[in-house]
Amino acid sequence: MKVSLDFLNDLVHGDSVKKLESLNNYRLIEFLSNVVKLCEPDSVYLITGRNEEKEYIRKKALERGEEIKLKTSGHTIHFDHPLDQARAREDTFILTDSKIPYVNTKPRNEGLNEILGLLKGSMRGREMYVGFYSLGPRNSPFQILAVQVTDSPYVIHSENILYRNAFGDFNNNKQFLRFVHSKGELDIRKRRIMIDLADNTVYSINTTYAGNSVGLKKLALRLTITKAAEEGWLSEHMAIIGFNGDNGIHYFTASFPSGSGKTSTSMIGSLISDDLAFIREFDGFPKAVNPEIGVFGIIQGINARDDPIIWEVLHKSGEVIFSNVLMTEDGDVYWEGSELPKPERGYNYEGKWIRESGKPASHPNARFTVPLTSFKNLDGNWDNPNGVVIDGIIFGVRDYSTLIPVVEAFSWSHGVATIGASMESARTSAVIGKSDELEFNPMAILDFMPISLSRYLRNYLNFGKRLRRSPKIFGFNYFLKDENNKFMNSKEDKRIWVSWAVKRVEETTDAIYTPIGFIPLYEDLKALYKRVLGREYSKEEYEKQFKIKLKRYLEKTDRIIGIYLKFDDIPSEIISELEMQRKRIIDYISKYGDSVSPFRLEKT
Ligand SMILES: Nc1nc2c(ncn2[C@@H]2O[C@H](COP(=O)(O)OP(=O)(O)OP(=O)(O)O)[C@@H](O)[C@H]2O)c(=O)[nH]1
Ligand SMILES: O=C([O-])CC(=O)C(=O)O
Ligand SMILES: [Mn+2]
Repeated sequence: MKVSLDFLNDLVHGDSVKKLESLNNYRLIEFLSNVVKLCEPDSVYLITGRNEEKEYIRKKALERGEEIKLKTSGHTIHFDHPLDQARAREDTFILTDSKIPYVNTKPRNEGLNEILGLLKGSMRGREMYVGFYSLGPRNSPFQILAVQVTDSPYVIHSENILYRNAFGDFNNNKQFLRFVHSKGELDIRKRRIMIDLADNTVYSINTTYAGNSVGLKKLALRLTITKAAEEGWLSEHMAIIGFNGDNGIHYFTASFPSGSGKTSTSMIGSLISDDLAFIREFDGFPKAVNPEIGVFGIIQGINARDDPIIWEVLHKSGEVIFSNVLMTEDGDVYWEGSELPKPERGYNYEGKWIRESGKPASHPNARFTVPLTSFKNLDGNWDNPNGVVIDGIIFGVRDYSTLIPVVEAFSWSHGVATIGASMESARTSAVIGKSDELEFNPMAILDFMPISLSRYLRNYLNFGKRLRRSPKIFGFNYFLKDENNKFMNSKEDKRIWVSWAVKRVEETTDAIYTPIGFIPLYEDLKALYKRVLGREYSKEEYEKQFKIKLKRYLEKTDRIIGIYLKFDDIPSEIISELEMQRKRIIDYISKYGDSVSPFRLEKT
């Protein structure tokens, strides 16, 4: 099929149209032709992978005022609209004609009409940027191609940092995911993000916050979850991290809800990914790659003592886009929780800021965008086209009251059902709305779920069955508080839970059997605290942290069973694992009461 490129000749400068033509991809030309017709840009700029193109985008971001240069070389700052500081759950819709519990949907035709209406002519008087990327390493069985169209140089600049440029890979009519974004008029009431699964296309308008606008991040996740469920692999909201054990390095994936531990956990190991993972089975082994090559991380609370690696990245020269922090008069930045003296005045996403106002200097969801290669803990396999073998999977939550710091599942299906699919976590500033409410968030991925949880979980269970040895599943909780509302653990303690999980993977230590899974022995943690953190760990600390609140666990299990019974086709294994857990907890309650000290329970 031959599609004419004439529509581009008047809009594009240089030889890019020729390059596009040489790809021989009529799908691509058709898509671009449709978008140009719809959005009516004044000119089109294609990013085919040359350095001068990346430079051009950086320059445009400054010229258009979407970024401001800071004093450190390579650093810029971007501000999002005051009402556009996080993911807009309520304005985001999966276009489908069937209603799916817990998923925000809209009938397809209605949604398309609305979004195409909003996008019509949205780029008049503006330049349209087109980026061609690869999710996952190039020359890899994991690779998924994606095209981003946007009129925001900040958005395409972010994507140039976060994703692998792959223009040349789009040859011969290859398929690709499509993302169409326009800033529109930044009329927040008309902010819409519409996910059209049928056409592998996501549209987004009247927003610039990266979680709503950078297509390849959380918008692509909706498309890849669908694709993964169809094809029998896993597309997850997970970090990928290497941890050293006595027998070498072990790779784990780690799923925590937004703002609850992925990036911070990736900094205590060898970094491959801090947010997303594609996991596929090869010869019975689960292997993972990072779809991204950069980090869009939370900045609040980053300080030199707790986060030395990120601190270094944010202070050396090199490409960094800060968003929604405070810009100071001398072209520097300041954020809350940095442990540096607060400036007198500055400029932030709301305009002029003065310390006297008592208002926070930066937004709690302020972020930094940087390439992975800036991190000194980057793992040697970060771009390995074959991925790394996964030995463990962590599902962590922000639970202030109930869940113990670490537990190991009895099996794949036990872990999938009672840990991953049972996650409940306090909401954070990464989502617009009220923070700190406990919400159901299976696999930390509910916000991105495009399909029924039944289908998603069936795929998970089946995936495990194809493995020779399934990864061990662990449940983490960094956020347990005591009766005085104080955290029971320091940020450093995550090193201990990780070290214990590595020992379990290496099968060099015993554990205690409980109705909710295996938990650490006091002696093992005591030794790890000594070795890893050089401090004593008292029996009292252990008993407080690992006391199992049986009654609360029972209530939680009942809540989760109640949720899954609402789905008509939920895999029976999910319900039976939860029912068995419920029975075990009830037995223990009749024996021990509402809670039980780990010292009363037995070694396996
Ligand atoms: N109390 C406590 N807070 C922690 C701990 N680890 C991380 N945090 C806090 O958790 C928040 C951010 O966690 P991140 O690791 O950046 O979250 P993330 O999962 O990468 O989030 P997204 O980028 O939104 O997907 C910050 O406010 C940290 O200070 C911990 O062990 N204890
Ligand atoms: O998507 C975003 O806005 C940032 C992020 O990683 C998350 O919220 O999970
Ligand atoms: Mn995330």
